[in-house]
Amino acid sequence: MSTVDKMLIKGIRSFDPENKYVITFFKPLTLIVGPNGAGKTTIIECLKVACTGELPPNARSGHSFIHDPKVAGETETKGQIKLRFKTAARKDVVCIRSFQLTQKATKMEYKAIESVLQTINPQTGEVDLDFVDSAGALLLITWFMGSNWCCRDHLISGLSDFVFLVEFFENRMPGPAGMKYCLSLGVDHTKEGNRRHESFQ
Ligand SMILES: Nc1ncnc2c1ncn2[C@@H]1O[C@H](COP(=O)(O)OP(=O)(O)OP(=O)(O)O)[C@@H](O)[C@H]1O
Repeated sequence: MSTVDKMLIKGIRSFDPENKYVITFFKPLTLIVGPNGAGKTTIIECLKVACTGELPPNARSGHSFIHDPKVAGETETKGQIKLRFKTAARKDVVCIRSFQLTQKATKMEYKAIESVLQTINPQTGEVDLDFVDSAGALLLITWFMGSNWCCRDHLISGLSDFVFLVEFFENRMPGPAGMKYCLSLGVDHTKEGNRRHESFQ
């Protein structure tokens, strides 16, 4: 099976274009938790965009997917998603998708400016695209204030995933060890607020 290793996001939705936010996925499962507005849905959207090239349905043709230049105090924002994954044949591949949103005189202009796949070892030139199910055991969890767990968005659909998730928590959760499955998000994606500045490669 293919696996997702890391994803870099910058300049997408609330993720600051000046900073690189790198998410490292855990095995066998990554849970993404955080308060409303922290960016959980954006992470899932970025996974989907990186994998398929399709923008989310609410992206207003890309205009609302890229970080709003007005929020950044600029006339142009560049957004980028880089996804590093291992193919079923255990080849490391990086998918890079870059975008641009520019404030013109009367309207915003959205452009997808780059969409490439790179192998980590360019000598082989081999790219395995057996990638569709690479989300594997990634589930998005929204932890609502009342501390109810709610499986609201996730890439691998179906009730069985949710049942699995409940079992997972019942049997294995808490204790500090449980945290290795858990990626916790804050709401502040600025340089100061971003505690996950890791190198991507
Ligand atoms: N184009 C944009 N530019 C800047 N910020 C944006 C843009 N689009 C959305 N946002 C901000 O991104 C945040 C939403 O992020 P997201 O939906 O990923 O969070 P979430 O953790 O899934 O929240 P919830 O639990 O409420 O679903 C909101 O604060 C919203 O204002």
